[in-house]
Amino acid sequence: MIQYNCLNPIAACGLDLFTDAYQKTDDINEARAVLVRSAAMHDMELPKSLEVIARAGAGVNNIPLDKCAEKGIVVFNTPGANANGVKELVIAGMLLASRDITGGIDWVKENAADENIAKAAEKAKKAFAGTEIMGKKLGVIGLGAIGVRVANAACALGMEVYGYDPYLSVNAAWNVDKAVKHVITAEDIYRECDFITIHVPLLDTTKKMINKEAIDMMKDNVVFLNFSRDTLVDEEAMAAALEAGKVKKYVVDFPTPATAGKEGCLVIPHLGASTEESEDNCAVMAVKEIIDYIENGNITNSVNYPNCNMGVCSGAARIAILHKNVQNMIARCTSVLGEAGINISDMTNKSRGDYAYSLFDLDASATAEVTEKLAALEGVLRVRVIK
Ligand SMILES: NC(=O)C1=CN([C@@H]2O[C@H](COP(=O)(O)OP(=O)(O)OC[C@H]3O[C@@H](n4cnc5c(N)ncnc54)[C@H](O)[C@@H]3O)[C@@H](O)[C@H]2O)C=CC1
Ligand SMILES: O=C(O)C(=O)COP(=O)(O)O
Repeated sequence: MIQYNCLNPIAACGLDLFTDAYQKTDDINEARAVLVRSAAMHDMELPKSLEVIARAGAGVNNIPLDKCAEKGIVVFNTPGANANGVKELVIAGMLLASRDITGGIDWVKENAADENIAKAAEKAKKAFAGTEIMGKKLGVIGLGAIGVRVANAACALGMEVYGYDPYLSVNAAWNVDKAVKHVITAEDIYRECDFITIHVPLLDTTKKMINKEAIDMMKDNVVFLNFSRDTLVDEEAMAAALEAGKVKKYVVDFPTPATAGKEGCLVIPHLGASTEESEDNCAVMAVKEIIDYIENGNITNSVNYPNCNMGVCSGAARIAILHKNVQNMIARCTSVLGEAGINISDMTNKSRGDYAYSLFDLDASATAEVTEKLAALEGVLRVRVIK
């Protein structure tokens, strides 16, 4: 039985893809695979049995990627699988920041017992009036799966959209609406836009990128939307800007003591990806990634190891070797196989940063003695017998 553990609830339509060869366990210490959403994994002990972690979602800042790579644990995410869910909430966020919809709804609740509520509403409504988003300038920082969708939807709503992404992928360039103005510095966004939305991963290089200096460059009365991660924004600087009336609204999907209940903050309890569709898409993609990795050794959408695909093994045997990206690794591995008299019928080697991955299809099964020799080679982090 291949045991898997879920650190967060994962949609059933994904888990249903596991065959009878797989079994859910509540004990991570016996799991070969882990499925996770936002559970914090940095301080967790990772058992020796663990070979693969799939993040049913996009952000992987809750997972210790390097520690996993070092232990020969491949980490996957599910690119784009929840992007539409987030896009729709960002559009809602812009509307909520432009018109006092929640204030108006609260007023109706407070006055529910009033028999003359219809008449009273016509008098009260001027307190909740707002502005429209059509014709306003929206700046999108980060044109990945979510940013491109937000930019395109905003164009369709009649906004003038500016996009900034120094690492824009070819795929995003193909997909983004041609009406989006391509800007080459974030400053152009800060200086020009009425609404700014950020869709970048949380990395050491992006942490607190929205600081006092950035906010000072923004137009007065700007609306800032953050559906990516709380710590991308210096919350102290944002609070000061809200108090000074520089920022009109800060719409954020991550409650913290600094923003929850604060005047000018519209705080949502991390609901961006909490739709049936996004949860299903993420679960299905995550489970398929795990199955292909466990059963075939193929890697698709990893965030700490290179992608690698040799299809289904049609030969006698397949082994996977996770190793450091250093010279002479392949030669040392192939000489162990050669000395054991095992012919290699096919092989692939891929690298990513400090780590590399090799798949070998063999004409005969590797014995325990051979796999132990491979595992003992300096720089080898894990050896898996796939078939
Ligand atoms: N609120 C929620 O429930 C959700 C939040 N997220 C957050 O949104 C983030 C983005 O998600 P996706 O669009 O799916 O990821 P993605 O990987 O498709 O896009 C990220 C984009 O940011 C760009 N980028 C990286 N550094 C940048 C920088 N310094 N300046 C400008 N652009 C930069 C990349 O080139 C890439 O195009 C995730 O990392 C996650 O933190 C994602 C899904 C749900
Ligand atoms: O995919 C992401 O990065 C998200 O932030 C979604 O998180 P969740 O799966 O809703 O805990």
